[in-house]
Amino acid sequence: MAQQWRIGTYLRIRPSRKQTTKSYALSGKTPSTIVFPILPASLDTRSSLKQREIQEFKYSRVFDHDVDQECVFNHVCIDIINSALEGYNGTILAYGQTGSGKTFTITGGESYQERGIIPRTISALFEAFEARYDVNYRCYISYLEIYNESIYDLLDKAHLNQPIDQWTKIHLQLSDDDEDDVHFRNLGVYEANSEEDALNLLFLGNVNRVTSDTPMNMASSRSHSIFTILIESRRENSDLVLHSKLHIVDLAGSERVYKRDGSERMRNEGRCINLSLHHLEQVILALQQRKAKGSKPHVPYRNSMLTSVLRGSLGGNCKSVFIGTLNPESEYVDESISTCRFLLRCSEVALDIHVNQDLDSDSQIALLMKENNKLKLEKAALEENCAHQIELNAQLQAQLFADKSLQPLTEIERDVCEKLVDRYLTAELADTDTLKIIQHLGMAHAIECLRLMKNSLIFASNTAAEAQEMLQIQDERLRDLEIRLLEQKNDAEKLKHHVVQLSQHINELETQEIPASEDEGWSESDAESEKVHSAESSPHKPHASTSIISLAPKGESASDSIKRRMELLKQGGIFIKHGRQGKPHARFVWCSSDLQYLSYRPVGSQSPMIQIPTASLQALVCGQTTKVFQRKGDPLRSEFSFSILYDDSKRSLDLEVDEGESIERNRLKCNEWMEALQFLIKWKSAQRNQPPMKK
Ligand SMILES: Nc1ncnc2c1ncn2[C@@H]1O[C@H](COP(=O)(O)OP(=O)(O)OP(=O)(O)O)[C@@H](O)[C@H]1O
Repeated sequence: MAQQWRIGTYLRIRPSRKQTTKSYALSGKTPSTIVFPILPASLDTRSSLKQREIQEFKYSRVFDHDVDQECVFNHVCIDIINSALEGYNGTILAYGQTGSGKTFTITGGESYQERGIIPRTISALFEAFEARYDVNYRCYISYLEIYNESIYDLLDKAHLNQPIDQWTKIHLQLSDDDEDDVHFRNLGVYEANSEEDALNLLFLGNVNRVTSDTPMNMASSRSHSIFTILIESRRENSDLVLHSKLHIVDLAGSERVYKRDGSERMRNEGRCINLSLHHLEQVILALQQRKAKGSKPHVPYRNSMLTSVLRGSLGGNCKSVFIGTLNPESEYVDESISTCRFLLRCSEVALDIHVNQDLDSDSQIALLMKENNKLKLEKAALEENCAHQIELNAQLQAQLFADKSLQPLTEIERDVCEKLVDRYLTAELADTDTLKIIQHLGMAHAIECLRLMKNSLIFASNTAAEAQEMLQIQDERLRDLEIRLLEQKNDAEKLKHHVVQLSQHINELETQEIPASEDEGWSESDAESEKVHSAESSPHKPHASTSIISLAPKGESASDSIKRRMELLKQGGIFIKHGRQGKPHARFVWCSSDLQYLSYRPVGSQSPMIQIPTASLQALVCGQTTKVFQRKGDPLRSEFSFSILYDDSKRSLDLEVDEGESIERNRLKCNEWMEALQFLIKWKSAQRNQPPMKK
């Protein structure tokens, strides 16, 4: 339960260094009031600063110059120490002009009797730890100083032989709303198991502390120091652990040194000290107003490092006592009055205090586990509830969509769906974007989109089936073409073989001896005699067998002449073919490339109509003399007609040249063909009469 605590204020006057008139008077048996009378003008060494009226201040107790350390300690500290042992935070702070005895009061003088508050507190605590055998105590110590607005660890042994500018700075962490929540991130905290341990730590810190010679003090503290004792206690068979912090603070003294001294470093130190003390006054003023008005005005703790560090002691959960120290000499009366005024303001600050107690760690763990189990159960219940809510939500949404889907879509809405599906299928829209849009549009649109997708799928699968079918047909065609190509290749091979054979025959013929009689074969002399004979006889008279004009170019060899004639036969030509029945028809007549067949076919057709083996050809007859010609023949065309007799002359192929009006062209063609055919017939007849060749 919280109690109120007014900051305790004490005044201590140090012994005078010189035989001067003292500036004050005390009243009461155990004095608690100090009075500053009006000083005579002769003592007014610093004129304007001197008070022009009587000043009187009342405190818990005023210790005159002859009061020893033990008395001060007993009056000021015992209650705070006992409270710390019971779990209350406490602060003992010395404030005053430089050289007024702060360090003497807090740390002590040179002799054992002059021991200050810190060593006496340590002794008292360890005595109490010993005496209270039913309570387990643990004690931890830290010691810091604030120098030029930076915090340093006085217990860091690494600092012993180093200048302060190479020391590691301590980082301070403050919470905005809790005045007691002050943490030092890298400050060393050491456990002291005995009075000796604790005194050694104090000694180490004092060695490290920054002091300088000043005109007022040969070993003036240039920093604010805070010696902190953390006490942890637990009564036997109890789950409760008490924690308390006891701060013992030695402030640097307010002064005018920096105005007098030429050293830059000291001026800077003085400026920082005075500024931080000024902010301390501002904080006390704000706290005083807070009490007076009952309101909660802003307290400017953060304006200086000193007030930031001490804010728990000034406005938090702490039993704080302040000792103001005075120089007794009249020349310092202004500083003394100033100290008294500050102390008076402090006495009006009230703090809410309470015991700091916690469960021990085992009990805390047990408690936390219990809490944890409870939270787990709550979580499971919440999850169940959440699942139920999700289900409900899903049902509601389904209902909502169902309602939406009942409304038929308009033409424009269907158009929107069509475009959306198009864009989705052409990958213009990402999956997630499409889903978002559909979600936004509602269930009716979603159904329409699904329908459109289904249609697209059916169309795509039909198209694929058709394409498959077409592929199969193409495959079959390809296979047919391959078969035909193979056949044609075989035909080509056969033809090639025949050509080779024919060429061999021709070569053989060319190398054969010329037959003696006309009936036995064909010769160049035959050709020559034919030319002469033809020239002598009438060109118009129908003539059996050889009565034609040779059209061989002059100087042409016999073999060239034969080749040319055979080529003519192979190339073929169009004739009017007369038959035993029907009208004469135009027919294409030609010899096969191996000269084995004489064929004809209708003009424009590819396949032969009739094939006559050339081995069966008997004779060639000029003009229209056969029975076939007599049936539908034209005597005027007789000159351009001829008949090929075959099958032992029982049959004939009756052809009429039809090269238009030109007599010359008709005659030329007729003669060329007759000459070629005559040679073919003679050659075939020679082959027939030849004995078979030995292989
Ligand atoms: N009550 C006292 N009895 C005997 N000597 C004292 C007393 N108070 C102070 N002194 C002596 O006065 C000198 C200055 O005192 P001290 O260093 O404690 O002053 P201070 O207020 O801490 O000064 P600063 O602010 O400069 O550190 C020291 O030599 C100290 O021993």
